[in-house]
Formats: sequence, C-alpha cells, structure tokens
Amino acid sequence: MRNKICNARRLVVKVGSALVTNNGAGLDKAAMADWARQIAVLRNAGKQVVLVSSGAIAAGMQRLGWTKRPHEMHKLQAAAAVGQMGLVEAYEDAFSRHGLHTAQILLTHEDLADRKRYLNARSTLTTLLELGVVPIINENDTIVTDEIKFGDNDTLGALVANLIEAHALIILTDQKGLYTADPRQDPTATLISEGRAEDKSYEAMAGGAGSGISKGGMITKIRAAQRAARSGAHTCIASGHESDGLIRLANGEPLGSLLYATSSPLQARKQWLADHLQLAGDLVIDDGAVAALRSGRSLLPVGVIEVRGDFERGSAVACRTPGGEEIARGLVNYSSTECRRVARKPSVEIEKLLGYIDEPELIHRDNMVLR
Ligand SMILES: Nc1ncnc2c1ncn2[C@@H]1O[C@H](COP(=O)(O)OP(=O)(O)O)[C@@H](O)[C@H]1O
Ligand SMILES: N[C@@H](CCC(=O)OP(=O)(O)O)C(=O)O
Repeated sequence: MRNKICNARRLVVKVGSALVTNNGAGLDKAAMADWARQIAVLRNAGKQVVLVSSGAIAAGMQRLGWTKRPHEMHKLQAAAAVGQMGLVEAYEDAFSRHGLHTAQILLTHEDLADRKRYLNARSTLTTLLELGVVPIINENDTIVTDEIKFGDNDTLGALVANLIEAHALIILTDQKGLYTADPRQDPTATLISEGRAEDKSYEAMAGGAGSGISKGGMITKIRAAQRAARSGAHTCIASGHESDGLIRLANGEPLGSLLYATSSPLQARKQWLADHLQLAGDLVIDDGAVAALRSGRSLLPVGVIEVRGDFERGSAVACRTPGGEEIARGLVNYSSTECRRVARKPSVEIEKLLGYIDEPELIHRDNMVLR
C-alpha cells in the first residue's frame, strides 16, 4: 500500500502552524531547513514538490513583538503580511543551500474556484515545477479572513493537490498521524495506519486543534484527504518531527496515516470534467482534428473551423463535427474572441495574431474528455 506514496511523482507537502512556529514561539528555522534538505533529496530523485506552509501570523507576531495573539481580524492580517516576509526569507535561505530556487505564491480559495484564475495558477505552478523551482504557497491573508478564522491551510493543500493533479498530499503536523481519538485528550487512542480517504468513520475521531496558534485540528486534515482523493491524490498525515520523515515516506516506509484515493488523478479529473461541466460554447472541428482527439491528442487551433458562443479562457466547451456530433469536451485555453482569431492557424502564429501566447493548444488533452 505504501508504494502509493513512493510512486508519487508530484507531491504537495503541507506544514502547519504548530510545526513551523514551534507552537507559536517564532519560526522554527532548524525544522524548516531540515524539510528543505529533505525536499531537495526528493527533487534530486526526480519528484516535483510544492510546499504549502503556514506560519505567517506567528512569525509576524514575533517580528512585531506581540506576545498575545490579537482578536481583531485586521491586526491578524497585518501580522500575516509582516510574517510572510520572514517565512519566505527563511525558506529561500534554506532551499538556496541546496541549489534550489523558491517562488512565493499567495492564493485564496476564490482564486481556485474561478476557472480563469484556476488555469492561470495551474500553468504558473506547473511551469515552476518544470523549471525545478519549489513553489511555496500560503493563503493571501491580506484579502481574505476565512482561513485566519478557521485556520485551514489543510484545505488549501488539498485544493493545490487538485489544481496540479498531485499524486500525493503529505500533511505534516505535531502528531504521528490520525489517531482513533485526540491523543491529547485520550491516552488510549491508537494510530490509524491506513484506510480509504472517503471512509466517513474518520470524521468522528477528529477533535479540535492542539494549540492556540493552530485552528484546524484533525477534521480539516480528514476533509482535505477526502478532497484530495476526488482528484486521485493519496494523503499521508505524518509527524513533521520524524527524522528524515519525508524521505522515508518517499521510500515507502509506513509512517503516519495513509488515507488513500481509489481512482487515479487522470481518471478522477476526466470523471469531473465529464460530470460537472456546463458548456459555454462549441468549437467546430475538421476531420483531422476529430482523428487527433480520438487518438488522445490535444486540440490545436489549426483544426478549428468555427467558434460558436461567447466564452472566457477556462470555460467548458464542446468539440463538435460540422454535423453537430460531440467528439469531446474540455476547458479552453483562450476566450471565444481569441479562438476566432486563431482558428485554422498553426500554433506558431498565435503570438503574432494575439500579441501573446498562453498555450500552443486550444484545449490540452489533460483538460479534455472524449464522448
Ligand atoms: N484523532 C486525532 N488524531 C490526532 N490528532 C488529533 C485528533 N483529533 C484532534 N487532534 C489534534 O489535532 C492537532 C493537529 O492539528 P493542528 O493543531 O491544527 O495542527 P497544524 O497546525 O499542523 O494544522 C493535534 O495536535 C491533536 O491535538
Ligand atoms: N495563513 C495563516 C494561517 C493558516 C493556518 O493556521 O493553518 P493551519 O496550519 O492549517 O492551522 C498563516 O500563515 O499564519
């Protein structure tokens, strides 16, 4: 079962406030440096890793000399803005010692619910990963308050796993994993080694957060595992204090709790595309494009004869024959106006015709499902 994590080529690692900040006492730079070292080992083994890290508020409180967490939302937001600097500075320093570049990405849940921003975030992240950079993600606390209130970077980790079609989400926390009850309250609680992420019985085992600085607790981790499983990612909840924990997980050691998905990322994504999309328009395609799509290739502008409807980048559109038969549907990389300008043209002309290029294909095969 643990080969599910060692086979994962693309991983999201989430580290919670309790860990990054040593339970609120400023940043634990030694721990951060150690995760960076381990992530560098994973990168050298050919894995792509995105880091979702909390800790901005605690770091900001320390920089501002505050000893008590304020209740006012705007003060928490100000602390997060100050602390985010220290957080990324510390990671940048730690990763640069291993010759790795980092990138800061601040996201909100709304960004990922919006199709256009979703596609933009997705292409930026995948480009960074291909460049060998380690993206470091946190919530954009300046413009949203939900996450500060609910302390929910676990959900963000799952949304990022959905976004980049990660194979695994590793949630590092201050416990060894998911126990049958909160181990702080119940000393007889035992560690769950593995089970299906969708298993509803886990929700009843989760208590609240362990410390004043964290907010989510286990329930947000279990829900994150359920959400990650919907895009085919397995989740492992494990201790961030375990020596070489990430490396050992990647080697298949049975650390922590594995909450596994039952479908592959590609199957899950295609199922989602097939079930959930409301079509915003049609791309009428020629015989060559029909054959290309049926053999599993992406849709290029050269095969498009006509564009019907008004739609934005990221909308769902159908690919149809001139007779109206639906061949495929998927998320389109360009708006209807842009599609009309590039239809029938080779991809190399996109930049000249539009003045910029997002992607060489109108619909990428990963974002498409055949009918
Ligand atoms: N069933 C459970 N198994 C393990 N930990 C649990 C459970 N229920 C509640 N918890 C608590 O959840 C805490 C971890 O969540 P949290 O404090 O939000 O950490 P993080 O900042 O890493 O997200 C643990 O310290 C533990 O006290
Ligand atoms: N984004 C904020 C808070 C998010 C948060 O606490 O999440 P979690 O680590 O899941 O408890 C921060 O960086 O301080």
